[in-house]
Amino acid sequence: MMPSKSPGPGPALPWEEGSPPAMAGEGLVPACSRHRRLVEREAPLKCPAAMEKMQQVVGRARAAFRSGRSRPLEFRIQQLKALQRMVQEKEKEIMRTLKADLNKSGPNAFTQEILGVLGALALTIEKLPSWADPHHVKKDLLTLRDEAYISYEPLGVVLVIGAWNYPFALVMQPLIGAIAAGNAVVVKPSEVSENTARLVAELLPLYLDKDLYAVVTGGVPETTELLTQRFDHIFYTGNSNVGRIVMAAAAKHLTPVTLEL
Ligand SMILES: NC(=O)C1=CN([C@@H]2O[C@H](COP(=O)(O)OP(=O)(O)OC[C@H]3O[C@@H](n4cnc5c(N)ncnc54)[C@H](O)[C@@H]3O)[C@@H](O)[C@H]2O)C=CC1
Ligand SMILES: CCCCCCC(=O)O
Repeated sequence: MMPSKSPGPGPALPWEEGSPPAMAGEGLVPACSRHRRLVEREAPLKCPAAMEKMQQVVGRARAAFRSGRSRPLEFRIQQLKALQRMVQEKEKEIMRTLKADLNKSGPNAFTQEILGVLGALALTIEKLPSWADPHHVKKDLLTLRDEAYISYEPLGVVLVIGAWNYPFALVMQPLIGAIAAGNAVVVKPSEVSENTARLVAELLPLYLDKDLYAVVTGGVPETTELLTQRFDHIFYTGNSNVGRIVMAAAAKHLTPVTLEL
């Protein structure tokens, strides 16, 4: 059983951290304005420079993917280990933002958002070499004189759109899979859990290749703009009405989707 209190002096357990101060940074919405925040979600994107910046982020991710550097197995494992270090080193900050956004704390929050992600990272780092190995298949008349195998290839640039209720895990889990498969990734955390979204945007560039793995923060206007771009896969978690919007936008580019509704 997980202890509910530290057994004496020493560093506090992650879920024992007190209520955090608001995080510094531009654009932070005051904690009391949840209603205003939800109303503002529908506001149109007013700043063309912001739209252009988003196009640039996706363009940079695509150029980085085309450079080929996300493909080698060693690089993928190195990036996954960097992500593992990030979660281990920044565990307390992550727990603080979960508390600030959702009043989530204690062993449940720690298990779902931190241990679950660390478990996925450890499993992926251990198994990736065998998962990525070409998979030999039976020959038939057409391939009799060939070497017949299935080789796994990355798709390209993957968009990950997260939901507010597990704001860290729901962007990290698909990100782990996309990196493991050799893709570039654009992560769009939920704006409703704004402190966690900001933390993800601050931390990922400190640990991962900045161009290959980008973070875009924002709400409906920003996500609407992002969805006009062409991606090679979209992984969305959230409600089914928005799931339909995501699928319709993806269909314009024949982009496959994974919808966790
Ligand atoms: N199957 C699963 O593993 C999970 C499913 N869920 C589902 O997700 C629900 C929570 O999702 P929401 O309340 O939707 O989360 P949410 O309000 O955080 O929205 C999800 C994402 O969609 C974006 N979005 C919202 N409106 C949009 C629009 N009009 N166009 C484009 N993007 C838009 C948001 O910016 C956000 O990143 C849960 O109640 C559950 O049904 C949540 C977690 C896990
Ligand atoms: C990371 C844990 C995800 C639990 C998903 C629960 C849900 O469907 O809302």
